[in-house]
Amino acid sequence: MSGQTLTLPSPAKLNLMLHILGRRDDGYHELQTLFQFLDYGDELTFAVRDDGVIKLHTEFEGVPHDSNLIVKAAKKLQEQSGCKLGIDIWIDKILPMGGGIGGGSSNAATTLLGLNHLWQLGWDHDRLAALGLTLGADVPVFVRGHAAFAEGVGEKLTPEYPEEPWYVVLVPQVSVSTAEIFSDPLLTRNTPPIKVRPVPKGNSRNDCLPVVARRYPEVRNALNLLGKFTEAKLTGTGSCVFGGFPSKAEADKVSALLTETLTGFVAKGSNVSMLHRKLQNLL
Ligand SMILES: C[C@](O)(CO)[C@H](O)COP(=O)(O)OP(=O)(O)OC[C@H]1O[C@@H](n2ccc(N)nc2=O)[C@H](O)[C@@H]1O
Ligand SMILES: Nc1ncnc2c1ncn2[C@@H]1O[C@H](COP(=O)(O)OP(=O)(O)OP(=O)(O)O)[C@@H](O)[C@H]1O
Repeated sequence: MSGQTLTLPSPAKLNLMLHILGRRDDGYHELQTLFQFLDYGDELTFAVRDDGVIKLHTEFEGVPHDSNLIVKAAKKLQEQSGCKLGIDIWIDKILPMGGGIGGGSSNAATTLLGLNHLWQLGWDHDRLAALGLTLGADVPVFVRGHAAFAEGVGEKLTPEYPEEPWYVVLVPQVSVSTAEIFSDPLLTRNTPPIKVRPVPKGNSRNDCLPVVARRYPEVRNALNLLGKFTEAKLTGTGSCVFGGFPSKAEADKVSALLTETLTGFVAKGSNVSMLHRKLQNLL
């Protein structure tokens, strides 16, 4: 088995809406959010080693090896499964960090699913998602791989089927700290829960937006510029801003205009993660 390799995608996510219902005793916030994937993301390559060593070969600026969510995910899975094998990992990183598009959580989920396959552990998605939740609130949705309405801190997932438009995603050159936004005294924390599914139209608000826009002029600017063409929204706690278009041609046209001064990309929304589409083809 040593030397066996596998390359897998690690897609981004968007929060199509995000409501904050309240704060729990442990400081975490109760949310309702709608997750959808993008056909756009990083790519991880894994090669099995027989000596038990876990090694990420790609360096991340500002993230020490053992703090990387890829390494943390691999170590937890190895510990909890008792697997004696190790892994070499490389990543082609294109997702911005701290952008609210879930890059770190997605990388962790791709690692869990990739190693489950290569190490032949036979864990089901429930077990992998439970382990994933200990790494971050957004990991379970990436493990399950279907667009979903999420409740709790993001772990209670119900599959959803939103439209799959083409998105223009703008990437303001600032990294937003999720903890900082959730601790802002001005954050709205009392939105009443939505009780019907699918999420009724008119509920596309992100409760984090006013606080993020107030603190980060770069995000405000991106919202204003994209807002000239379509409803411009914030994903997660930002910094990324997105808007949907019915065709790739329209998204490309707007992106070409805006990316003269801002960084951004165009990607298709997808209710089935490209990671799961690839894994399906392997089986
Ligand atoms: C905002 C979202 O991106 C929506 O998808 C996620 O809920 C954030 O998930 P994440 O980046 O994985 O966040 P974590 O690493 O779990 O949490 C970072 C910090 O944000 C705060 N936090 C996060 C999630 C949550 N539901 N309530 C919180 O109060 C906590 O202070 C926490 O210490
Ligand atoms: N593999 C990884 N990829 C990206 N960030 C990582 C990784 N491992 C650890 N991190 C740390 O996690 C932080 C958040 O990264 P991430 O890209 O997931 O942010 P995000 O897109 O804002 O996430 P979310 O949408 O879940 O809030 C980074 O600033 C970095 O310090």
